[in-house]
Amino acid sequence: MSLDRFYPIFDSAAWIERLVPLGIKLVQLRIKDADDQTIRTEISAAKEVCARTGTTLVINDYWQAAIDLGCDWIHLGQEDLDDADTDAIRAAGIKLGISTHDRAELSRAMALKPDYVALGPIYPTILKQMKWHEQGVEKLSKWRAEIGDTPLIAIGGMTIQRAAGAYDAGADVVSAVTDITLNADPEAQVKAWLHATRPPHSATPRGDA
Ligand SMILES: Cc1ncc(COP(=O)(O)OP(=O)(O)O)c(N)n1
Ligand SMILES: Cc1nc(C(=O)O)sc1CCOP(=O)(O)O
Ligand SMILES: [Mg+2]
Repeated sequence: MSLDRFYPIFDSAAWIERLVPLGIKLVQLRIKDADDQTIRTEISAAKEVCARTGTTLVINDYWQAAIDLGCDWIHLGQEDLDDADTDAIRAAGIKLGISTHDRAELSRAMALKPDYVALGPIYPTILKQMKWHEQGVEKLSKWRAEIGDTPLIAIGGMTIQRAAGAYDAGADVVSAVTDITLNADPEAQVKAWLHATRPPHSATPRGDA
């Protein structure tokens, strides 16, 4: 399995409808504070867009709705794991990504054989209050050395300029929220991310048929 190197996170199906068709191939729906019916409506709408565009959709937190609605991927943090039925997630054939911030969390995550591990916040984030301030890219290299082939996601304060350093340190994928959603031109910013994170197409030399 290979994940796209660019992994934006949005808080509504409307954002997904707006930006995923630009070429995003891996996306997370991360909704906070909504009722169950709203969550399910949003997941269904996001799923429809992603089916159309061939994009891998990851559902944050709402594992039961994700199972019920036939989703392929779930992301859970450490607190989410306290309440989640990971056996039911696995029995439904759903892939699981897990957040980690320190070694104890990494051990707990790896025991669940995750389909990816996220480490953050690599840089300070303005999205949410966290007890961790800034982990630094060096910690990505430590995680890389410990998790074998498990895909590693860098998250927290990531920008296009910072992405190369995260990949160089061992991240497979870079995730971003506010660098896109708070940008004055989110469409242009997504295109810039796609350009920066996709391997260049093999160019046909001019004059060749
Ligand atoms: C790719 C990715 N990494 C980390 C998180 C954070 O998950 P969690 O710690 O459960 O916090 P919330 O996002 O639920 O506030 C994530 N969502 N995605
Ligand atoms: C949702 C989330 N989880 C993090 C973690 O470290 O687990 S950091 C983060 C916020 C990422 O947003 P931005 O790209 O705007 O900094
Ligand atoms: Mg969570």
